[in-house]
Amino acid sequence: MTQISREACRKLDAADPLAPFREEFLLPEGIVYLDGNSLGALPRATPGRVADVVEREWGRDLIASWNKAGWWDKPRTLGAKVAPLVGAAADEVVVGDGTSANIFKALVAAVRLNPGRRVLLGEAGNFPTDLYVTQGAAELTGTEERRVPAEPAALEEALAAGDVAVVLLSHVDYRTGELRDMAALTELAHRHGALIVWDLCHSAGAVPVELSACGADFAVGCTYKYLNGGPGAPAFSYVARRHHETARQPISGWHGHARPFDFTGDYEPAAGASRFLSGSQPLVADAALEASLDLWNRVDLAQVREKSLALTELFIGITAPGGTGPGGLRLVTPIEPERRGSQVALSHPDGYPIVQALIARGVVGDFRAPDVLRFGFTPLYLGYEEVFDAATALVEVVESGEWRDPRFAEREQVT
Ligand SMILES: Cc1ncc(COP(=O)(O)O)c(C=O)c1O
Ligand SMILES: Nc1c(O)cccc1C(=O)C[C@H](N)C(=O)O
Repeated sequence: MTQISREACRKLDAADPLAPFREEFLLPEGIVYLDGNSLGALPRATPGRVADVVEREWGRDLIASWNKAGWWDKPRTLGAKVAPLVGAAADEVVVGDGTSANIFKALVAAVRLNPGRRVLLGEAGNFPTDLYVTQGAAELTGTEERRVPAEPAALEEALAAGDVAVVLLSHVDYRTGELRDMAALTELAHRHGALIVWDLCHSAGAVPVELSACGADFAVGCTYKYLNGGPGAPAFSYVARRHHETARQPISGWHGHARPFDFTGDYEPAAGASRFLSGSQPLVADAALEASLDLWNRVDLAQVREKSLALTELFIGITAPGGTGPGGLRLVTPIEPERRGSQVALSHPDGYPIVQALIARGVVGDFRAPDVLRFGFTPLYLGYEEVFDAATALVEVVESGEWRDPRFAEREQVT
């Protein structure tokens, strides 16, 4: 991994085709924000859009907005805007509810589509909500939860038993930033008769995603990280078209009904991905998400990937060239670009105070127990020169020992 100079970074910024997007975000002065993999930055258009929904659509037009402002169809219109970002057709994605709830729906739907098989296979080390929701889904469906490392050999061994109904995997690992081969792992699951659910929380807006081309069955993702939808923004569900007539999710509410305004007594699922909806959605939060998706729909994802790899490479080249860095920093994220999401994870036994000392210098990353320093790279609002400066600051913090100041050891509830 080669190191480049600050001067070379400045030239890269000047030639960067994504640089104009920076102006479309509101970021405080004087910080380098490397936490967009946890909470994405605020698009400049969002406050105005939210104010319009509150003041005009709600305040003035009141209930007429369900039709006039397209509120009723918002899960589908937003789904159609997410679809091109994840390689899906417009009618295969709906936006609604949260990631955890949607994972639950997808898992139960998959179990029901694969009767006779009694194992929900997950990955050891996945984000805890995926693990907890899988446990809940297994309890409820009378199936069994099993976990293995997300490696092809371990997955294949577990799948070969022939009893796996569904596999749940994260496309990009939240802690290590490892990018998984969606096409190969989907094919592996299918070859063994299992369905697959992909968690796209750390890949939607971070890397190009090709759900349809890979043959995925279901996918779920949040929109508040790389997609800049805002804190707690609604999540999305992808339902492959071949499951549109048969998938049955467990939270059979009226927004997922075939004819909700018939107000009949029995549930009949809607056609298509709409059957994954349940109840009313947060329209104010939807407005914030729509503002960011309108921005994202103007973005070339190939350019995002190219710049993301260049930024992560630049950061690794300064902090842990060859896999190790100053003062015991070690690279956790795969060094091979094709196995890397848009994040760099480094480990250090004193990771927590190091991250705090770095934040005090204006470089915002985060820490994940037990020893991982995480840095997310968001090509729409980060430049090469500031990433160079952030990486240099990390090296200085580690080498100077300034993180040993006792105030950096004080733990916050949310980190
Ligand atoms: C892989 C993954 N899945 C799910 C979630 C979150 O689920 P929810 O949006 O329901 O809080 C996160 C992050 O919070 C995550 O990193
Ligand atoms: N969703 C979060 C929240 O509600 C509170 C605090 C953090 C989050 C996160 O998104 C964490 C994130 N998924 C992670 O990868 O660690």
